[in-house]
Amino acid sequence: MLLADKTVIITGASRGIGRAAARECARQGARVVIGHSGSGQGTEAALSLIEEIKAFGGQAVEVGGDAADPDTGDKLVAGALKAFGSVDVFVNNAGICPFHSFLDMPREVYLKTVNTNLNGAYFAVQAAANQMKNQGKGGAIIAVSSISALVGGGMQTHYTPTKAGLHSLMQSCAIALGPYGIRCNSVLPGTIATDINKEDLADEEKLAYMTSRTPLGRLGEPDDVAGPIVFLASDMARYVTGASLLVDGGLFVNLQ
Ligand SMILES: NC(=O)C1=CN([C@@H]2O[C@H](COP(=O)(O)OP(=O)(O)OC[C@H]3O[C@@H](n4cnc5c(N)ncnc54)[C@H](OP(=O)(O)O)[C@@H]3O)[C@@H](O)[C@H]2O)C=CC1
Ligand SMILES: C[C@H](O)[C@@H]1OC(=O)[C@H](O)[C@@H]1O
Repeated sequence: MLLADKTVIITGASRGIGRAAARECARQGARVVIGHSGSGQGTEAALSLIEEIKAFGGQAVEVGGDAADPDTGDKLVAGALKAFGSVDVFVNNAGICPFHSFLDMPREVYLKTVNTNLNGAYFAVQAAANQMKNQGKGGAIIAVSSISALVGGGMQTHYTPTKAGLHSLMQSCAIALGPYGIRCNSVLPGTIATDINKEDLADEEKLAYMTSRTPLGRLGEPDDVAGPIVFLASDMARYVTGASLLVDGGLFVNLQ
């Protein structure tokens, strides 16, 4: 098992990519902390994932908290220590993408997106990194960034900078934390069918367009991203830091 004896915190693990990653980490032997927003639905979804994980003999707990709150990272670390006694891997995955045009972007939508996707993430990564440093045996931090760190989106002008920011944060943290044996990498998913884009992809033309642009001929599924996250979390990636891994079915390179 690739993650035996590691404690993994994953934010936004109640649904979508985070949920698939949490399940796969647990299958690979990790003790998992399932982060979620703390809403009624988020808590319910997290509890159902704990049941799934326990059913195959895995270990998991849930911790609710707004990803935009700079204190949520400390709360997640405290939850991991209370339940499992260590933090070995931190996966920053929670995020939102409320599609909106640029010229009339409401300030509150912009600020909520940046605070949820990037500002809170900064402090959560800092909290996890300090714990790993104090433990003295290194660790792995993975940001779920996006293909959108590298390319734009006309309805995502508030969102793409947060993904570029996470990508950049992992590069700089790789330098800052390398001396402690803490590796920092990002995954850049393409278009993965989840709740975040359910409404956007309900438009059949858009769905067909995004599918046709993907060389592998289909949109991604959350499980497609789980494997790359497990790899980067594991000792198989022990000399990989400051890297970013596109997980997009070839979407990025498909110019013509
Ligand atoms: N789907 C895609 O095509 C792509 C997604 N990504 C990124 O992947 C990540 C996960 O997205 P995806 O799985 O698609 O989305 P989902 O909408 O399926 O899941 C989002 C997750 O984030 C949590 N979350 C949302 N807001 C908050 C908040 N304020 N505080 C704490 N948790 C929160 C949700 O928790 P709760 O259930 O409690 O609401 C949920 O677990 C995001 O960062 C997204 O930007 C990147 C590239 C492509
Ligand atoms: C939400 C979008 O469909 C999704 O998120 C991203 O980061 C990419 O832009 C995807 O298309």
